[in-house]
Amino acid sequence: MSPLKTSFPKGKMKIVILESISQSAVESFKKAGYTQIEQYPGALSGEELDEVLKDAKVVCVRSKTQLTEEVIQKAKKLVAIGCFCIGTNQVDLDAANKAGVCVFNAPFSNTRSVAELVIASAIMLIRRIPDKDKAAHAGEWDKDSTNAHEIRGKKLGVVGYGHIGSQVSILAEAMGLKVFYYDVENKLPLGNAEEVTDLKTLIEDCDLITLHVPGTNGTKNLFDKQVLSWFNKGQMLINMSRGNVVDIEALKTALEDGRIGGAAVDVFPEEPKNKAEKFSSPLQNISNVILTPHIGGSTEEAQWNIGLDVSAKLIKYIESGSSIGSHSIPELSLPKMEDTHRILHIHKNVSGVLSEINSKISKLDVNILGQYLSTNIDVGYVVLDIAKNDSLDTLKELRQIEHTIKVRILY
Ligand SMILES: NC(=O)C1=CN([C@@H]2O[C@H](COP(=O)(O)OP(=O)(O)OC[C@H]3O[C@@H](n4cnc5c(N)ncnc54)[C@H](O)[C@@H]3O)[C@@H](O)[C@H]2O)C=CC1
Ligand SMILES: O=C(O)C(=O)COP(=O)(O)O
Repeated sequence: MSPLKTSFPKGKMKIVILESISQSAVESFKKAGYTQIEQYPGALSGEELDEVLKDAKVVCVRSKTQLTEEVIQKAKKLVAIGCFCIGTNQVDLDAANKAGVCVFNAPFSNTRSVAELVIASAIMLIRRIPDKDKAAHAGEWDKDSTNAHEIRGKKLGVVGYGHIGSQVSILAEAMGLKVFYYDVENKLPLGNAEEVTDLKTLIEDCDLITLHVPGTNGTKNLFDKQVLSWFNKGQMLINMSRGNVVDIEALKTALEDGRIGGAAVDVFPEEPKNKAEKFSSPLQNISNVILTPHIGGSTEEAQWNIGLDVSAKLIKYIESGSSIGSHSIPELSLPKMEDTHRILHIHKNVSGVLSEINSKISKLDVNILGQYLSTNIDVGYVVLDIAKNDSLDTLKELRQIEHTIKVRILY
């Protein structure tokens, strides 16, 4: 029998970094010994993306690169995907799971940045700063206080009271706003915030509504024509969640009718892939509208921390198999055992695979010192620690097992 193969050399592991991810990630990979790093400033798509991912083990993206089922299936060598942001809606998580590709994100490194921009936008809108700013740039001196208000004492409605929504809630209370929130889950109200179980009531009763739901099938067009019709007294809308959460044409109409008194929009159904592409939106040139180029989480602090967080998760997964924080394959955390070889086996979650793995190992007379299994509906993830110095062509043997998706020997 041939000697046990050990891990894939780090220097040969291609890591693709798209969308100008922070150098903190690049530095972390390099420090850990990964030298084959390919960096691209914007998002890629189509054949260009397929080509770059053909031999990549890891791909790092932000919110723009669409990692569809087709893209994932073509990237045969892919072991892990890092979403260097909060949202994971740009990745087909089901396809990644079925392909045995682990997907990580940074669940809270840019939370504060978004929350601060929401508060800033709320003040700008309620003081009608976009119009005053435009006028001043055009040489007009408009000191009129009509329709300009303090945010103190106003009612803020938060839709989606998760990490960002609740952070906004805390900052808003500090500014004297009264906070109400609507969420599909039962959430702990922070400070003096109050839950409102009916979205219509929240919209009708509040002065400002801010959206912090994830981009899912359930939130697509959540703010459609009907929901936007509940704005009828010039309430303001802030959307820093995902572009397709709001029907943008219906929002344009409501803004032009004056039913919505202003909007701050950071995310759009169609966003440019990079700096060179032109941005256009039906919301351009409407009064009291702030448009920002998806920069809610774009601060140096947030990007640096995201780079550290996600690269650390990816390195840990590659080197130890720990999938804690995974949005695709099952989560497992493993203590390292001395004098062992570690094997990862990802397979379809059908009965008999684990016993088949164990039977192969036992036939080869190898002592199993540790075994961990975690499953989700489609996929099983097994980590095996076997005694060092045993000699076998384990990888080949385990790959032959029916329903195997991926096998890796770490060390
Ligand atoms: N503009 C930007 O640059 C950024 C945008 N985001 C977006 O913000 C989203 C939210 O981020 P987090 O607060 O960290 O997520 P989170 O997962 O902590 O919170 C989302 C909340 O929305 C709730 N929710 C889900 N569906 C809902 C529905 N139909 N109605 C009401 N509530 C619903 C969930 O129960 C949860 O409490 C991200 O998924 C991302 O899309 C995040 C960071 C930066
Ligand atoms: O964190 C998120 O979900 C965001 O939307 C931020 O996306 P970005 O990294 O700026 O492309």
